[in-house]
Amino acid sequence: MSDIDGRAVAKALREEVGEAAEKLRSEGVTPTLAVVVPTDDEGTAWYVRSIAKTASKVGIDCRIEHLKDPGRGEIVAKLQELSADPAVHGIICQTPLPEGVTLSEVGGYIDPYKDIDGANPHSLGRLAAGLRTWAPATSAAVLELLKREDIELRGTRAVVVGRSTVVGKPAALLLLAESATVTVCHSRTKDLAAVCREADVLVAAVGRAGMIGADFVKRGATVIDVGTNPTEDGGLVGDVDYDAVSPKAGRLTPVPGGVGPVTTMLLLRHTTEAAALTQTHA
Ligand SMILES: Nc1nc(=O)c2c([nH]1)NC[C@@H]1CN(c3ccc(C(=O)N[C@@H](CCC(=O)O)C(=O)O)cc3)C=[N+]21
Repeated sequence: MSDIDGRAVAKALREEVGEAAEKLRSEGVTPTLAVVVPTDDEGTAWYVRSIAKTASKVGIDCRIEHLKDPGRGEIVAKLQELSADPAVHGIICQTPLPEGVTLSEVGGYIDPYKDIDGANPHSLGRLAAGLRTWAPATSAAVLELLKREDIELRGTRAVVVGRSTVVGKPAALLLLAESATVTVCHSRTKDLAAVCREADVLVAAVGRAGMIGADFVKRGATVIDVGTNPTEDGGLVGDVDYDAVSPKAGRLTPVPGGVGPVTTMLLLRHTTEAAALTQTHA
């Protein structure tokens, strides 16, 4: 089996995004991303640092908006403020959100023209309807990796494990748009391993360390591991039991170094696309 190198894909994307940002700057537009951070979650903090660092490398301005113990009202107010700010081109609201607040609900306050992480239900609806939109960056990263690795999707069996609004559902819609035959599994799925073994392309997005073992994988299948589960020693592991699955899978994304780095780059690519839209609409 061979690893799919997410860092190499991210590097190729970085060139493209850097050029797009450079072009915008030459036209007098500074592509700007606003990141709303409503909790102190450790995984989120890591992602936010990664976004800020990578953005500065490619010439995108990044505004981090830390909110201290916000309620729903403060989050909504911040998203409205950023949506109305002409200097901001892209907005991401980090999950997890405080108890009782859902992204689907507050996401509705992100201007659809700035919704570069597909959090507004309007964007998800457009995705389902086959209209131009930004899919959540993580789900877009799954498809970007499959495409760049020339993995056939048309007519193949794809199984997505996880039905979250940020990953599982949009990934399923994107795979369907590529004419894969898509099954979405979740915590109530009966005989999960047997369903997964049908997959030519298996996407694991459950958020449980190592739960996808060798018995979930058809020999030669492509396995995309979306999980980023923190370990006790400060590391990161995926949803796939890498050592068990690696000898059986045809292609496999590692964690770290798989979906994650591509996610960050796509969020930034979406930001340059949003900034370019303000040019054509000017
Ligand atoms: N609205 C929203 N959208 C998100 O997409 C979102 C979010 N909220 N909240 C937090 C999670 C987490 N997340 C990661 C993205 C990249 C890496 C990543 O690049 N990780 C590196 C490794 C990091 C390490 O080595 O510690 C890698 O996989 O190679 C990790 C985690 C996006 N998230």
